[in-house]
Amino acid sequence: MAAAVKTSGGFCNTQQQWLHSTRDLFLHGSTHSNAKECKSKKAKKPISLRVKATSTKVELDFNDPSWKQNFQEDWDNRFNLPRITDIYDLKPRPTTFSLKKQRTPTGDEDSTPMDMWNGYVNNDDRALMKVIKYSSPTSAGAECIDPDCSWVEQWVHRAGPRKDIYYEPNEVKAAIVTCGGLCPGLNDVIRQVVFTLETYGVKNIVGIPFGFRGFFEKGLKEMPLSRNLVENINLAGGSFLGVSRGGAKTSEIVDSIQARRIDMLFVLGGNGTHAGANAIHDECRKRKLKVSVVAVPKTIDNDIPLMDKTFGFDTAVEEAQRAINSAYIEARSAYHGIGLVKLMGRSSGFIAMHASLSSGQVDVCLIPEVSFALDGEYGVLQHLEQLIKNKGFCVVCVAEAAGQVSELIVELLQNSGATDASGNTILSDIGVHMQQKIKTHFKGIGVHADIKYIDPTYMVRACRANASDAILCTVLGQNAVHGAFAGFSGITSCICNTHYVYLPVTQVITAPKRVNHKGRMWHRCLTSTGQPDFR
Ligand SMILES: Nc1ncnc2c1ncn2[C@@H]1O[C@H](COP(=O)(O)OP(=O)(O)O)[C@@H](O)[C@H]1O
Ligand SMILES: O=P(O)(O)OC[C@H]1O[C@](O)(COP(=O)(O)O)[C@@H](O)[C@@H]1O
Ligand SMILES: [Mg+2]
Repeated sequence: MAAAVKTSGGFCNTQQQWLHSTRDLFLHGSTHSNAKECKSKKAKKPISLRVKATSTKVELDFNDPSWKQNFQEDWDNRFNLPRITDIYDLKPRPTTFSLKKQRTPTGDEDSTPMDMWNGYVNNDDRALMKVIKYSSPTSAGAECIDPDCSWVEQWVHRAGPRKDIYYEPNEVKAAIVTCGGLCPGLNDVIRQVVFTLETYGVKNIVGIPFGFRGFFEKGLKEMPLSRNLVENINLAGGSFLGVSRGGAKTSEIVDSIQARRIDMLFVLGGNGTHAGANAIHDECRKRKLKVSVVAVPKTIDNDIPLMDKTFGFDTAVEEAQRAINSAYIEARSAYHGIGLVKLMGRSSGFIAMHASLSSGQVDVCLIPEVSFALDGEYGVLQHLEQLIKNKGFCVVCVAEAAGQVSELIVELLQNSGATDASGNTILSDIGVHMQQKIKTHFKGIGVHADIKYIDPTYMVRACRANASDAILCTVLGQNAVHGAFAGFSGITSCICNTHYVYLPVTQVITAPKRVNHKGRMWHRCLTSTGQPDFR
């Protein structure tokens, strides 16, 4: 199904600006508008936009007094969590996940257990996705739905244990699979999923080896998992189960799920994996299988929309900072030293931006969301020349996709069009390209420059989760199990606006999240680096 948006209100944004904003609303659940850019009052043609992953069709006419109600109804429909009871008439049973096991502070056996600490989560408990009321579209970072930037509530469902469950724990077979590239924290999530399943009373827990491939590739056997086995896996990076790209044949995967009699599938992965999880959920529904498919969003790229962050991102930024620090030390210690660091991010510059911000040692940060020229009067090379002249050294941090992926920017580097096993575009090496360009430039102007290029790519994602990611993984892993027992399927366990929630997978696979080049964070980064516009 699709969402169509019609705008006919009396707003002054240029059509293009508003079009972009309206698309953002449905791709990312938010809009970005800036009335300063308003140049014309003419362009008010209705805009009809179709976006695949939405579940309802809504037309918004801002002149209609009930537009807000229509918006909210559509929002609620889209964020309603799919459940196995949508296709089955099932009776719940009281949960086996007890909240009464804490001892009293005195250890006194006769006193009341402290179960008043935390009750179960009610299915109608919700958290607000957005909490700022912008008074005008010109407010810094304003995200508006209508021209007046009205307050509209955008609720999502709280995650956590429910009082009633839809599975008999001792009959459940649960499987865990980790897909895509590595990411710090995969083992922490596997471990917590196993612990929590056992707490419910599940005895049959297996790991599917090497991603979706493990479902059908001959010779790959499922691995029985238990608390004892996974107790210490969080002490190392990587995935205890192994990962892989490609090989997603939904019908074969579901055949395998059926043959193995799996009731719950926990899928850890990024945007590709979520698309896969959604396809598996749909196929299970089509076949009327009582299977809960619950995803947990992993990726160092932090490119999954709607959530505060994905697990592994914080750790990746921390590791990336170390590479930047080394580049800084090398550059600072060399005569006319230029430190160049390339950081991952398939289609977005979050790691590069955050590592630049957190290190405080970067003079130039380049990300795919912002166009730049290397050559010319306002180009990066000219700026590096000035930095060498004025301060004697400099540090450049470039995201791997910079100059390559955004439809908004001038193409800097051509890629071959080749794709990896999952269908992701294989990027050209912007780091090596820049290293060559810098060398040639300084040679051309007869100025000595000592370039130290660092590519910490796999070191950034192969490490063990840091403290904040370890906590995030713990909560997301536990909530994934609570979601499955509560009978949800086709959901992802994540954090939105600091609250732990479940989102329908359909809502997070629309498009990769990108750095908002007009947003406050990017401007903070520019303030920190002191770099100009390179155009
Ligand atoms: N659109 C899709 N539909 C179904 N499965 C997909 C889709 N995109 C990717 N996958 C599968 O998901 C897995 C992981 O995808 P990939 O893009 O490599 O990593 P990530 O999930 O980290 O983004 C792969 O096995 C891939 O085949
Ligand atoms: O070399 P690989 O394993 O294909 O991975 C490269 C890609 O993996 C990432 O680290 C993470 O991507 P995913 O989250 O899609 O796995 C990207 O930053 C990078 O482009
Ligand atoms: Mg991905």
